[in-house]
Amino acid sequence: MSARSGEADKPRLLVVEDDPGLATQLKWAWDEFDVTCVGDRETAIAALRQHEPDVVTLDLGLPPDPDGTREGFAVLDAIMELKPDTKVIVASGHGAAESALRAIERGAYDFYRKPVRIEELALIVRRALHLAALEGENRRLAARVGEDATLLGSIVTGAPEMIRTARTVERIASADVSVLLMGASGTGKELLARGLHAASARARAGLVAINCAAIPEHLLEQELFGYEAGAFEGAHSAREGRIEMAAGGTLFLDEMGELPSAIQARLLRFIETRAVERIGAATAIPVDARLVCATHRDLPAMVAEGAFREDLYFRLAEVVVAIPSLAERAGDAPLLARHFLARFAAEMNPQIKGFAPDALAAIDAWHWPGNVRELENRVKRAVIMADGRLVGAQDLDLAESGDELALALNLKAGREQADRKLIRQALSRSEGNISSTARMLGISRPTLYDLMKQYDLST
Ligand SMILES: Nc1ncnc2c1ncn2[C@@H]1O[C@H](COP(=O)(O)OP(=O)(O)OP(=O)(O)O)[C@@H](O)[C@H]1O
Repeated sequence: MSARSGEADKPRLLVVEDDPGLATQLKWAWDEFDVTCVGDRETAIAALRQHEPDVVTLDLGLPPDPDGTREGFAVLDAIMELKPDTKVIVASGHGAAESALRAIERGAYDFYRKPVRIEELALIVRRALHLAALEGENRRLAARVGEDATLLGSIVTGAPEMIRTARTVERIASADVSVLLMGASGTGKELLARGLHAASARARAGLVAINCAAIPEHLLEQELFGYEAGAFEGAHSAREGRIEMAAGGTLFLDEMGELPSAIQARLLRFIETRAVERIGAATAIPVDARLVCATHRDLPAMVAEGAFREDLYFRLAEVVVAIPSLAERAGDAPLLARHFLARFAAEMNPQIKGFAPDALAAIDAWHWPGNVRELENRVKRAVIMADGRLVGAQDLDLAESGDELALALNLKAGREQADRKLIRQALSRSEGNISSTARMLGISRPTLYDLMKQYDLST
């Protein structure tokens, strides 16, 4: 193997440092990285274009302004413009905490104080590389899912749990069975129902949706079954119901658990006879519609309690698909957040280029009780509200008060927390496989074992 191809396997690091002595020292000390050193703005930008490093260490004081920060910030801005996913670690001189924070606001990933302690800086660089590797993996998974039109078109996911769910829905789409989608609010039940319909033989006819919880009981009955003229006061002319509208296609009944018992009986009759009786009608009209239902309630438990008809449940639930919550889908929250950010930025605020590191950390840490819908809403609001180029944790309304203080006072604990989290994520992503976890994190297997022992983590 040539020296060059050996380098190609190492993570790429760009060191922007105008002190040639220090640059050489870093290059020698960091054999584990493929290091390129440059000393001014112009060559830094050229090197960025040429090598596309994942991580850059940047001294803010560069010639011709070595005692100021002008040149350094110009390099940072250029990097954020050209390749905003680059992790930039900024070096600030004595008493320059303010410029370090400014750099973070403008998209830098982290900062360190000069004079440089090589081992300490190496730790920050390694962590930045882990994060870049995870993000790259997320992007690759997203691209693969995106290319693969068979994953129901619009489902964005990189998590094995959700990929399995989408594949199940895809497989049952062509069988003309009734499907019950069970999952918490905002997990994507309607999106899956639409994907199922689009992948089925009924795609040419329409999908007719109705939310059983959103309509009062007497109106729900009219909406579903329709009525004849004169059926009740105010029924001047006949009207077809949603069931009839779904003829040849799919009827999607959302919030099925909220269906009142009188309507449960009427719906059962429709399923058994495959014919719908409009309110006030003497005869029934044959209708061929496939039923897809969704609920966030525990329907089997409701059946056991007598709150939902058992015979109807078995008719509706020929196949039951459980949808994992967002918190159960490892790595999906940042992936979906990026997806929504790209969409909303293009639509509403094109100057937004991405998330600040604190936003990504907060997205990862949040438990998402409202699932994908909550994530979508928070990102949308943040894109509208953010006035810089990056969306921060504050914009997402996820910033914890006192966070900055905790970081400033206890950097060591913060780093350990970040390590634990990244390792746990990578482990779950690779389903506990140590070799691929180590590869994903850019560290050796023994290093991973050591870290797992140190942090008391298991597969
Ligand atoms: N995997 C996903 N990829 C992309 N967008 C998604 C995904 N899951 C959900 N969404 C989006 O999130 C929002 C909520 O999804 P959806 O309405 O399908 O959820 P739901 O489970 O039916 O919610 P509810 O129970 O509250 O009606 C929608 O705008 C949907 O497009």
